[in-house]
Parts: sequence; structure tokens; C-alpha cells
Amino acid sequence: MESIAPSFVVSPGELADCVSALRASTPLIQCISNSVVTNFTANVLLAAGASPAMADLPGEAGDFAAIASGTLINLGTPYAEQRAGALEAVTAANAAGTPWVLDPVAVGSLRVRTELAFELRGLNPTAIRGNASEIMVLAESGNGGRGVESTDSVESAASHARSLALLTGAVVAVSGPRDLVTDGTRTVLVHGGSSLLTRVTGGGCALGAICAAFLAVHDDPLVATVAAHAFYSAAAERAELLSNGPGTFAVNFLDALALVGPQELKEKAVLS
Ligand SMILES: Nc1ncnc2c1ncn2[C@@H]1O[C@H](COP(=O)(O)OP(=O)(O)O)[C@@H](O)[C@H]1O
Ligand SMILES: Cc1ncsc1CCOP(=O)(O)O
Ligand SMILES: [Mg+2]
Repeated sequence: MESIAPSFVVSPGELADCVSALRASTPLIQCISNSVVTNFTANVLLAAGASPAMADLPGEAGDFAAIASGTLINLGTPYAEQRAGALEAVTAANAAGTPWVLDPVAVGSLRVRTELAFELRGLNPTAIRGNASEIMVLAESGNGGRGVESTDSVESAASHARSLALLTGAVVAVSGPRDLVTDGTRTVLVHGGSSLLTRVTGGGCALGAICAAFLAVHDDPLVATVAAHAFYSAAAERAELLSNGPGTFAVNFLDALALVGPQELKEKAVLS
């Protein structure tokens, strides 16, 4: 197992500024996401202070990407119409300068999404977010996880995440017990969070939407993506303290996303 060498620190003030900017501007976030997690994802964005819209139909997905503050492309259940909508949205997002996030859910042995994920990899995503197994597949260094779950560690994905970032120009984020965020040159680790996020479906998918929301309010995609992870992690910690299990955690997590403010992020986020 490789040890991760963080090479950059985002200042607590920058993290706090990202949260303030999010709350001040209520970014409009287009989600082209899977049928399992759309409702949870919309609730997570609303609780955090963003405005979600699940606009994935060809014929309108591109128009929406042009006016959105940020777009999420999540490949969890990529039926044919949604695949066309995703490509339309990405083309329009790139033309309009809308930041977009690729979450290549369960990429690897599932052929349809894997082919699409590699096509999207080459279309200038602003950020790529996934678990370690997903990131390793996109970096052409792994066979994939077990369904939507990772079978690889964040540590083993670290060097591949940096290579993927350099190859694509995207910020690459790997989630797990600690999260790694890299642009290929600067690498940041975000500690904390809650393992209960893995016991509620959409814990990773909604994080992709939060990344899109933070990318909409900060010019440096690395700082924005780190802020998204630190914010999400702080909310998860707050929620875990109040919860008896996955059910109460899901409810408490929404409350916590609304309650975590700039000052809390400054004090609680542990980065190295
Ligand atoms: N053992 C853990 N302890 C704390 N947080 C965790 C743990 N495992 C995952 N997380 C958090 O859960 C969220 C989803 O991560 P993950 O389960 O890796 O994504 P995915 O659902 O895409 O596989 C992230 O915010 C991550 O930091
Ligand atoms: C269970 C499932 N099946 C297809 S997409 C999906 C949701 C995956 O959510 P997450 O990646 O956030 O765990
Ligand atoms: Mg996932």
C-alpha cells in the first residue's frame, strides 16, 4: 500500500469563504444522476444552500447546462436517453464555461457506462469524483469495485488519481475513510466524516453534486473541491453525533448540511 504525501494546504479562511459564497449565491446545479439517488441529491443540495434541477432530457439538457451554475454527470443508471442528455449537457457546459463534475459510478466491468465514462473523460471535466476503484479504472489501472462499492483503498489510488488529473486537466477526488483531492501537482487530504455515509445510498453521489455547487462559487477547482469535501465531512460528523443508525443519520445529515457555517468549517476541517 502506498502512503499518501499531501503537498498542499487550503487555508481555513478559503474554506470558510467558499461556504459563505455558496450561501450568498444559491448556485443552480443541474444534476444528470441515477434513479436511486435523485431525491436524496436534491435534498442535500437544498439543505446546503444550492438550488437543484434534475434536467437530463435530450433537447433540454444542453440548454440547461448553458444557464446552470454547475452540472453533475453521474453514471449510476445510464439509460440511453440519459446518455444522450449527458453528452448534450457536457457540450453546452464546455461552450458556456459551466463547471461540470463526472462521477463514474461502478465503472469497470459494466460495458455501457464504462464506454461512456471514457468518452466523458476526454471532454474536459472540471472535476472527476469517485471511490478508489472507480478512479483507478478511469486511470486505466484497475478492474473496478464490487458493484457501486470500492474494493481498493484511497492509498492505493493516490498515484493513479494524480496521473488521471494530469491526463485530463480535471481535479480528481477519491473518497473513502479519508478523501484525497488532487490536480496532479497539489494533493490535499480531507479527514473526518462518518462511515454512516456508506450505509445510506447516495452518500458518494450527493457529494458529487456538492462538488458541482462549490465549483460554481470559486475560481480554483482544487480549492472548491477541497471545500466541498471538508464541508460534507463536517456535516457528517455533526450528524453522526445525533444518530442511532443509517435512518436517523440521513435525516440528521440534511439538518447538519444546513447548519454547518463558515466558522465551523474554519475550526473543524482537518486537512493535511
Ligand atoms: N470509513 C469512513 N469514514 C468516514 N467517512 C467515510 C468512510 N468511508 C466513506 N466515507 C465518506 O462517505 C462518502 C462517500 O464515500 P464513498 O463511500 O467512498 O463513495 P461512493 O458511495 O461513491 O462509493 C464520502 O464523503 C467519504 O468521505
Ligand atoms: C445502489 C446504486 N445502484 C446504481 S447507482 C446506485 C447508487 C450509488 O450511490 P453511491 O455511489 O453514492 O453509494
Ligand atoms: Mg459512487
